[in-house]
Amino acid sequence: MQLKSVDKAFGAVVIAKGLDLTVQASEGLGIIGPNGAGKSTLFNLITGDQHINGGSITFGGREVSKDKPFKRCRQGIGRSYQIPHPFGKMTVYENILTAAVFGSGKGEAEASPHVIEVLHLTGLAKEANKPAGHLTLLQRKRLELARGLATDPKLLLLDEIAGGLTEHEVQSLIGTIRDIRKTGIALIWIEHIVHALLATVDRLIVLNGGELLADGEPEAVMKSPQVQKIYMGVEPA
Ligand SMILES: Nc1ncnc2c1ncn2[C@@H]1O[C@H](COP(=O)(O)OP(=O)(O)OP(=O)(O)O)[C@@H](O)[C@H]1O
Repeated sequence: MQLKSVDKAFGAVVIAKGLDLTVQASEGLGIIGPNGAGKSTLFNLITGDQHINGGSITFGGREVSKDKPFKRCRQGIGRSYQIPHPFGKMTVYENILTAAVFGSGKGEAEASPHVIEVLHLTGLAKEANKPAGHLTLLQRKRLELARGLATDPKLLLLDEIAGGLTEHEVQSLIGTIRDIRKTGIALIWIEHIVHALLATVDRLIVLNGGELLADGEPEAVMKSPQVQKIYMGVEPA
């Protein structure tokens, strides 16, 4: 996936200014940045939920900038949302099946083996027949992961999926996300819980004011004085 010279602004609020970003197949990329930096909007631009003002987005070597969200999804861009909205009265299985059918265009019978795989990969097998509205927060986060995976993505975008969890639950989710990475899916994960990213991704970027403030090996990025100052409010000694 490649963003080339991407521009996006809402009036005076600059989300991206000539932004270049490439994510390789199977790569794990973390994104941090202050509240309102435009991280979720960046996901919306990649998925087509919102449009870029300039530049281009390519995926699998093909420009997708003008493609509708369902088309990008079927090409292999899957996502989770910051605020999960599962179908509360439908079971976990039915929620995942719905995403699988939408994402692949397959019929229910054909999609169901993949749904079973996803249930196991996301640790939801025992909850398969529970209504989604009865899940714990961690299980809802797992369902959000599962709905993204059900669309059979080559690239999965996770938007603050660990937010609101206890430390013990975050560790459990990290284990699952590491397992997902082992399947070869590329990952972009926006997260304020930095240690979860450090345990999971190969590369970290810091987005601020529409530009990349830092881009590199996660530990090194977190130690850079510029990042400590702008992101964590720490003045250099
Ligand atoms: N549709 C929209 N119209 C106008 N302004 C918007 C729209 N969507 C987002 N914004 C503004 O763009 C800025 C970036 O929002 P965004 O949600 O992408 O930030 P974020 O980095 O994901 O923040 P957080 O870390 O708090 O989730 C914010 O100032 C927000 O109010």
